[in-house]
Amino acid sequence: MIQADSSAAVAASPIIEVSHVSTRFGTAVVHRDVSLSVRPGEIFAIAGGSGCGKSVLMREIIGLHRPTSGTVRLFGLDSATYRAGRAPALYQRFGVMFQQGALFSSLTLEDNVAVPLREFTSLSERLIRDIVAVKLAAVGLPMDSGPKYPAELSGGMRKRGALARAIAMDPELLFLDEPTSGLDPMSSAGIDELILNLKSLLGLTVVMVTHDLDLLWRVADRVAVIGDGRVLGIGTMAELSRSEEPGVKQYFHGPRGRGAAAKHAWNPESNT
Ligand SMILES: Nc1ncnc2c1ncn2[C@@H]1O[C@H](COP(=O)(O)OP(=O)(O)OP(=O)(O)O)[C@@H](O)[C@H]1O
Repeated sequence: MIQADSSAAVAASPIIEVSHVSTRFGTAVVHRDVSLSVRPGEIFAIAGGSGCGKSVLMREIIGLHRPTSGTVRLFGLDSATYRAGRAPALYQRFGVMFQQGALFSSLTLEDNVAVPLREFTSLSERLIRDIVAVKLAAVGLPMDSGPKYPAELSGGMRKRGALARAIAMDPELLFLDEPTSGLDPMSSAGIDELILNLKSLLGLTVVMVTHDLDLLWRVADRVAVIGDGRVLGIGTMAELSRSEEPGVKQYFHGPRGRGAAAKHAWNPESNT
């Protein structure tokens, strides 16, 4: 198994540290002793089969759910602190794009993007409008999409709108829950490119939850594969695709895994 957290590769101080986290819902065990860390500036993905606990782990990092045991630190702060609302400034340092219900259906796209600016700042309405326009442009949405309601936009445009809202406050860290789910391959490829552009333009650290293997190959710097409640492996896609860990092998060498690897020029017989 590839153990990035114990390797010398962890150079910069981590932005996120998950240490020995276990999570239970009643008698159902979701995580057993999960540890991982995310370094500033990387695109880190949490991958694994459906129901393995990817979204719950993201919710624990954000402070929306309390692990049964273990600790989570974000920007060096213990999650118990910000879960209790004792670190309000922390909420302005990260943005979140949730998988579902990302935009308020009763608000126009521009009002959706303006929500955090109106809630957390005392900027003038004129400045807020200007910032919203910049954020819509940054995610590749045309100006005339601003006055539209979510129902009038395509799935890909709604995802981009949700991303514009997540970066409205200029966060250092962006959480993306299944950023390409429900999108056709063309729109998904556009989102991949957008994530890479946002990372390089804004210097963001990105943590994403996904089981989209194409997305993982295209954008992830490192990936943690979760299965059976544990971290089965952490590493680059190329490293993981050579892993001998049975759960990781199953994930990467199934029909979808092989198809994605072939597209991204990974040769399973080669050792490189
Ligand atoms: N609030 C909750 N109460 C009880 N069980 C929960 C709760 N939230 C999540 N679970 C359970 O925890 C497990 C992990 O859920 P999670 O949403 O993290 O999976 P996932 O890996 O993100 O799956 P998917 O890829 O299908 O979205 C599931 O069995 C789910 O039913």
